[in-house]
Amino acid sequence: MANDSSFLFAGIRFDKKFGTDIARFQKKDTDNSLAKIQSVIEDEENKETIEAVSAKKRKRKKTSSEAVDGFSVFRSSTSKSNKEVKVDDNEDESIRLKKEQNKQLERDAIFRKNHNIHVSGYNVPSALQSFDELNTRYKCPSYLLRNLAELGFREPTPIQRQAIPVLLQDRECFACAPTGSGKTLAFVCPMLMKLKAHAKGGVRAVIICHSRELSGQTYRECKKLAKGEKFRIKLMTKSLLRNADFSKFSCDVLISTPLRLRLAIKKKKVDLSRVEYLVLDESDKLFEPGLFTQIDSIIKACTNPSIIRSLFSATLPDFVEDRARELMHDAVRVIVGRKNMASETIKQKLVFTGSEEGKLIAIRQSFAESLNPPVLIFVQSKERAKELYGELAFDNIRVDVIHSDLSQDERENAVDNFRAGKTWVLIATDVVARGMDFKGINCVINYDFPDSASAYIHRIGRSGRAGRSGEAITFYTEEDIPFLRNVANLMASSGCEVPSWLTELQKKKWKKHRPNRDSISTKPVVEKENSTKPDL
Ligand SMILES: Nc1ncnc2c1ncn2[C@@H]1O[C@H](COP(=O)(O)OP(=O)(O)OP(=O)(O)O)[C@@H](O)[C@H]1O
Repeated sequence: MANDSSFLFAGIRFDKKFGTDIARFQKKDTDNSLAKIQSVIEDEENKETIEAVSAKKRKRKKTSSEAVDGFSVFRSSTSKSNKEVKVDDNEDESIRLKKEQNKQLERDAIFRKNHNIHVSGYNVPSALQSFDELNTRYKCPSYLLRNLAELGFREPTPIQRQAIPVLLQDRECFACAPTGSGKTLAFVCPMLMKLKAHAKGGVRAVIICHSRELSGQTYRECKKLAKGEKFRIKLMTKSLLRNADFSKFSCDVLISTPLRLRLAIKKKKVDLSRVEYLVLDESDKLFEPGLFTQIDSIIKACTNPSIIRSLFSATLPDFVEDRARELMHDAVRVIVGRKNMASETIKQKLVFTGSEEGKLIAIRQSFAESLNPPVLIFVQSKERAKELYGELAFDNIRVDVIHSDLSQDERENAVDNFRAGKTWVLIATDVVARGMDFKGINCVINYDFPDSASAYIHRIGRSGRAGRSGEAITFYTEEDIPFLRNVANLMASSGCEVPSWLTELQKKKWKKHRPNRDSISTKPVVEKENSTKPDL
């Protein structure tokens, strides 16, 4: 197999200008120029606080200089009573404190700017300079620091730098950061720190993930981070749901899909009234109409008035922000980079294949010329996943398929074999488009054009994770052309070069674009019904 994964051939190829690989997690130099400080401060909502402090400071400065000019008040302490000295000392101290506070705000703003972190909310805690600060600022237990080191996490990622202190200071939080930028640790680490140690008494923390695969992955990540401390971390499996006695159920962290937890609330009367932390991962997916009723009943069941809720995703549409504002109290909004942006470490290409048949020819040709696994291929429905699998399974490449028609075991095996490198090419529906952390995917192929901007961002975000580089190729046919401009815009905003004709195309509202495509199969085609909502 060739090492080069830039294997897609005919069509248009738009490479991103890389320079050095985007070191998303790396610290940049600090520029202390006054102009930069000013512009940074203006970026922040802390501006109001800063202005208020500065105004007071100016007022005080004026007063003090007048006093000094007129009476040398601060210099001639001997001529004053003790009380006067005390008042002066207090005022001095308060000015010094304000000055220090102001300087800290400036330092915070510069640091955030250097890490592309944008915050809104009052008194937002300073971002973490390093994982050591977890200990110096928040007395992080040694097991957790040890686990971070063992996992090879040397520096916090931008979302971790900001979201961790926010949650540790008991503030609710809604956060948007690029795919693969370490959001899981950003909510698991403060949760474990706040829970401190195992304690009896119901469910203490809940993490909701939209799919079983993601729940399983998050469960394993939690276990890794909690290693060495006797937390009870549970995954809501089918068997737990069926067999557990929820009247006596107690665990520190419960990880579940919305449906299973809702069933546990309704049928098994699981008690969530003592939940102290609730995380909604992939929150925009959870707030979509299909899942919202379930999420709503979970939120309502978590009745603890001092609960800390947080929402995380790589895409944060306005309707989710609105929901978050309705739901949360005194929340901090954290955005890394820009909202709804594809990861900058992914080289993105568009390839015109003419027809459905053209896609199959193109993919076969490219695999014959060079295949650099692991490669993940997305199609728009489980029927098409089966069809493509039926075609590629006999092409002498190690290919597998994952979709919702498979049993839980089959789905797990498909994921495990792909992770272990036994499968080179995994054909998938959007069931694994979000959240799944397949390390080192070299290339994502959108065999079928994604149906929305968020689908595009999450699908291609399976590569280019944790600062690594990756590649994404999107096939398009005539039917997809009305939505090309949307992809072009996403590509441009994440740093890829896009020819001007693409950005001049008309923009069309891009949602639920799943046209009735010709069968992938080279075998005789049976006419299919027009369907806009295929099963995944
Ligand atoms: N501080 C860190 N340093 C290095 N690697 C890290 C760090 N934090 C997390 N990672 C690794 O980065 C990868 C991506 O993390 P994670 O799955 O949490 O991303 P994410 O932001 O949730 O992505 P998505 O939006 O796709 O769900 C994982 O393999 C994780 O182990």
